[in-house]
Amino acid sequence: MPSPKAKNNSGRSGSVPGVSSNGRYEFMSLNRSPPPHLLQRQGSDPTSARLRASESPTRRRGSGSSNASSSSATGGQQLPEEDCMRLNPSFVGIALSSLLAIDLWLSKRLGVCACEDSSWGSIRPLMKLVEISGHGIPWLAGALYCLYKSDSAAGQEVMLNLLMALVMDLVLVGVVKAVVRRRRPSHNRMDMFATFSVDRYSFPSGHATRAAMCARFLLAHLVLAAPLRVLVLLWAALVGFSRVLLGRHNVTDVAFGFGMGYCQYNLVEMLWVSPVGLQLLLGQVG
Ligand SMILES: CC(C)=CCC/C(C)=C/CC/C(C)=C/CC/C(C)=C/COP(=O)(O)O
Repeated sequence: MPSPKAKNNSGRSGSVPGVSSNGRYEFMSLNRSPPPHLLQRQGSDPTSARLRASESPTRRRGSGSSNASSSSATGGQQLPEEDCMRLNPSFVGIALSSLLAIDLWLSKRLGVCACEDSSWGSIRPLMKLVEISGHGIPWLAGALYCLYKSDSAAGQEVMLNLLMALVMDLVLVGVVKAVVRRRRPSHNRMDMFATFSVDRYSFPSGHATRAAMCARFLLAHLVLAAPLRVLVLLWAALVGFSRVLLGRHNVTDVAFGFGMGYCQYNLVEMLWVSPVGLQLLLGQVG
């Protein structure tokens, strides 16, 4: 049975019951360090370990501090406000780690073409063709070729801007990959052709940024019939999806890549180089 003194304290300072080594209930204040035998018991309990891990540093620090300051903090009107401030970061942390856990789980489940003996390993060669269709080299080579072959000023303008957009995409993706440094999924086989050193990182998917940006570019600057426009969108979606199926990326890498590529096209429009602008630029350089 708890002592009457402990019962009174529990009403005021948030005491919690624990079971002592002799099997009797004991109460300990949330603001005081628990006795060593209870500490040991908490350490072995996964739920309490998780709860302690999600505590804010201020609360953890507070739990070891002297009782006078702790009890004054809990005594007044400040407590609810303080608790809200301490709970919010933990809530964001828990939400983020849950999203990450779902991402890893879903990506692993969807990585059905990660190798030949995976459940959908037979379509891996097809997925690798889709991969090549979104690779930087064919796009850069294609844009250069069209620029060279184009005999109208308008065509040259479009191809020049596409070329600059592709280079900008490579640079931006490289910078984000180098900053974030998220490893590729463990089930990925690193057998991609022509990669930079930053391509050992997976966030964001360079194929997804390129697919989203190029799809917007093509839809805005090429006069295409409706079925072809749908095909462009389907191609972009397939490039992104194939990254997860091949085990190259997690779902969030591709989702962020699509968003980033979409925004990159806005940047391309803002920085659009016209023939007059180009002549001015070349005049300044020359
Ligand atoms: C062929 C021409 C005109 C120029 C070549 C210039 C050159 C060296 C370009 C490099 C292109 C390149 C290696 C792009 C990397 C593409 C890639 C593998 C990205 C990774 O994509 P992810 O989806 O796995 O992140």
